[in-house]
Amino acid sequence: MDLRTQYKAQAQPKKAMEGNISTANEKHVPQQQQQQNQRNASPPPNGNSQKVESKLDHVSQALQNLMDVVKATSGKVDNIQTLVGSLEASSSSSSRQQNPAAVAAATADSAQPRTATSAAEDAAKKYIEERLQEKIAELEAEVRAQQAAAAETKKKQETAVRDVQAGLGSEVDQLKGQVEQERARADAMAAERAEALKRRDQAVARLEHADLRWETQFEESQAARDSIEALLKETIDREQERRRQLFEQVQDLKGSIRVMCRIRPAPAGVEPEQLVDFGPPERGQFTEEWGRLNLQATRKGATGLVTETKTFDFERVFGQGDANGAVFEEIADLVQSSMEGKKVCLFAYGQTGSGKTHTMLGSDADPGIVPQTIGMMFGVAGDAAASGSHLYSVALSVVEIYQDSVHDLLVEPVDGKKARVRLSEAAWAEVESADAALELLGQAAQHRTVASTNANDQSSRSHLILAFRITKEHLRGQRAGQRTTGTLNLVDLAGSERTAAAGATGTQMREGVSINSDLMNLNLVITALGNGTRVPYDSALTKALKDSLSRGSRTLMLVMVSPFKKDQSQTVQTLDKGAEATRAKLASLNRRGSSTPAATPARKPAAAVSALPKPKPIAGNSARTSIPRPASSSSKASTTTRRLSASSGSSRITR
Ligand SMILES: Nc1ncnc2c1ncn2[C@@H]1O[C@H](COP(=O)(O)OP(=O)(O)OP(=O)(O)O)[C@@H](O)[C@H]1O
Repeated sequence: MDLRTQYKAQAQPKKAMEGNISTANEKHVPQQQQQQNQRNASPPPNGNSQKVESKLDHVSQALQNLMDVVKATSGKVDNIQTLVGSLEASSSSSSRQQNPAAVAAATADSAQPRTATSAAEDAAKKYIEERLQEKIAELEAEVRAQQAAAAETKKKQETAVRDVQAGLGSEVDQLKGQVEQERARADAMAAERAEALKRRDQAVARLEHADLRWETQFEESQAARDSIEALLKETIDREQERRRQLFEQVQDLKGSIRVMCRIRPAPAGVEPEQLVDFGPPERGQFTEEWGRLNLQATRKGATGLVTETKTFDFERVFGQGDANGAVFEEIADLVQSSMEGKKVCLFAYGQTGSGKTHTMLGSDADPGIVPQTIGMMFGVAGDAAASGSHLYSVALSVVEIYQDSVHDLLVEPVDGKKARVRLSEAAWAEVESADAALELLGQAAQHRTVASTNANDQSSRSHLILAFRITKEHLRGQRAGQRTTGTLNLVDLAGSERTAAAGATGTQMREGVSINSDLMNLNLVITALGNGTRVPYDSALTKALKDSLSRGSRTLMLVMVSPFKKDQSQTVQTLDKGAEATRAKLASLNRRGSSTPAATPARKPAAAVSALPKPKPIAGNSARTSIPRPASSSSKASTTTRRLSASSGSSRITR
């Protein structure tokens, strides 16, 4: 039972008593009761302190009620006393006015003698006094009863109050205890909250500090990264320079003249007896990398036909199964050298129909050296531009040497006549992409002089010289702003031929004589370069190649070999020219102090050198991969009349 209920239970008899005792409070008490009920009806207050307050209200209300009862009781007593007073007053007046017996007695008495009157009066008086005494006794008894009842009620109420107070006291103590506990808990919580806030503030301060530190560290690490990057770039540049030097040393060791051989594959369906037996590939005599070519040569001797085995050693022999890609892999170093500022000349030499044009220009299925060179150049240039190390620019010139005349194939023929120029006047076209270069070369190659001969349907009757001028500008490091310019001449020579065997007459005969003479002069130049003697640049061809065919330049002679037995004597002559060039190479190496080519590094170069940019296949980034051949005229020069646009693709032609 809670305090409120307990109190109510104790208050019930009191209310009943109050009802009995006081009529004056009848209205007042229910009104208070109503208020009390309203308070009781209101929702219980929250929390222990409210509960205590409510109980204290109850107590004070009970006390108030008690006081009201006491007041009412004393009011009643006053009323009674007032009533007694009034009764006494009325009794004295009525004794005089209202008692007829007394009046009669008095009247009679007035007529009677004085003794009789006074006796009657005394009797009346006594009667009244007795009645009065009775009434007073009655009233006093009533007052005493009421006082006793009030005292009893008061006693009961005091007892009830004491009980309630005693009950409330323990409850209040309990509640006080709870309040204390709550307060302590609230204090603890407040302390905790304050501590938490303090910690939060500290954490925020630490975070702000950390943020600041992080920002500083970030900036520092950015700066460190930048300097590391710069250092790295510098190291890369230095390393690249070191590799370039190593690479150049390796190229120098390989010699300024290099000679390789390629055997053209026999077409399908040709009888084996029509073909030369070159035997299985063999190692050459100089290093294990060298290749040896054996040829069973038959010649007329004094006593009849003599068969002998002729052996030729080359830096590399490409067999009939090797595609143009294998050839290009071997010569990519030279292309790289030209991009590093060297002067390089690479020519395909061989009899007509031996595969020179196929090797240089190739086909869509088997792109030749020229399109692969272009692909590599622009690949390397693109990488260098992307890394910000170098900027390359490439210019292109295309001329043909036909019977000692120079024709500029970048210039459109007028009325079927090609532009005959002095070599120094040949146009140069700036090209900005592999596609633009291939497009330009494709157009120029259409103007080349070709003809159908007994040996070749599309025999080149002129020497085609594709000249690349590559300028490399250093963009950073100590050499920033410095430029180097290299040249690369890719030459598709006209085929050497025995004019009689080629069935030549007239123009073809003259062409053949001129071609053979040019090739002979070329051989002399190479021999002289190897031997260190005066170099006879006596033909238009060697004059045109002079820049890249001189001491300090690098020359690669690709000796092309026909697989046919019918070409055997020409093949032997070609191979002899190749052997001559090899001897010149050896002579030049000996003059430079290298004992033998054995001192040259193996074909698989050192790691530093092999890390140089590799040739990139052009098929992926180029719309075209080969350079179309010109349509051959029946005999004389092609009479193509297509005019070259001055700005074909992204190329610009200048003189
Ligand atoms: N490696 C090869 N693979 C496949 N076919 C080849 C190869 N070499 C040459 N040929 C083919 O042999 C023929 C003659 O080749 P090409 O025209 O290249 O000879 P050439 O030496 O340039 O002759 P010329 O000196 O008369 O111009 C062509 O039909 C060519 O496609």
